[in-house]
Amino acid sequence: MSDRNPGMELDLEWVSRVRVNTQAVLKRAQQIQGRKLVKKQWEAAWLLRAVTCIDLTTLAGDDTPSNVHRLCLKATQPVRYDLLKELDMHDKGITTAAVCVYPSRVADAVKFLKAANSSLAVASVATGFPAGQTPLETRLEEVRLAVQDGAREIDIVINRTLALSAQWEALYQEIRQCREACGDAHMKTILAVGELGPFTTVYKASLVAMMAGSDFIKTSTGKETTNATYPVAVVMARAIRDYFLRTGHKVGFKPAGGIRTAKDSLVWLTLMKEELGDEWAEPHLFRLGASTLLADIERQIYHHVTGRYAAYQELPLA
Ligand SMILES: O=C[C@H](O)COP(=O)(O)O
Repeated sequence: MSDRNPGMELDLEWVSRVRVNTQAVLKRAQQIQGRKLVKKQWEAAWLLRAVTCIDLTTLAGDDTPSNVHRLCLKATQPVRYDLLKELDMHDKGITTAAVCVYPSRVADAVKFLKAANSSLAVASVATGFPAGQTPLETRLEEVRLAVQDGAREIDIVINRTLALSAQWEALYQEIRQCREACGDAHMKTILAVGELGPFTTVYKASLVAMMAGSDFIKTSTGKETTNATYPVAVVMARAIRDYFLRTGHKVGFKPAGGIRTAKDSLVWLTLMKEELGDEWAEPHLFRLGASTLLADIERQIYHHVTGRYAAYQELPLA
């Protein structure tokens, strides 16, 4: 990841000045979706780029050490070796960006990756994910324990109650404390945009999260009714750009929830390149939070290489 965003003092004047033109945002998002994505000959390369940006995720009540083991194996070898060899990419060390699990599964993931001799990062959701409706002290302790178990990235959820009632100072202080609890672990702050209402609130929450020192801002938990959408991404990307112009600090972006197809991943990369530039289409500043996306990307790569679609048993770990 890049140099960390140290944050800044809360600037309430900046927050209160925020206005978002909804029609302009919707139009921009539509424009990006309507773009011709990448030329056929570059498609496989872009799909592999998308793979390297994935936080390969399992966040289910029935997660066990064995499915976390399987997730780790897939993350370290996300695309079948023979397919990578055909693309002359077999020796490029392609892995996903991280694996993402619940706090209780961090130790399992760390153990499996270590056994596989992999330096892949383990990310953990924390702070009462997904609702965040537990006391602050409990949320902070959860962060500390996940870090203690070896998580190098922590995906916190914000306290939506504070954002919805415009208690920006209190929200800032909570996120600041989370950042302290993270220590050296990088912090991605989940806004849960599907529960925040208007774009203006999303923009303000993005700003406050960045001022409080988030390394990434992330759209959703994947558990809300509405998760990562392109319009909301335009709003968050503009906030990232404005924060960068004002402070010189680059904050990453992570859309998550409902991202399932290879084509989706290409639209997301296009959006990042167009809104923030090439650097924001690299794993140190861009992640795709997804549990099933990789399966479709691998199928499309298989198609690119062989000219036909794989049967499910041909990509067994997908
Ligand atoms: O952060 C990641 C999301 O929880 C994954 O959501 P998904 O299962 O819809 O891909």
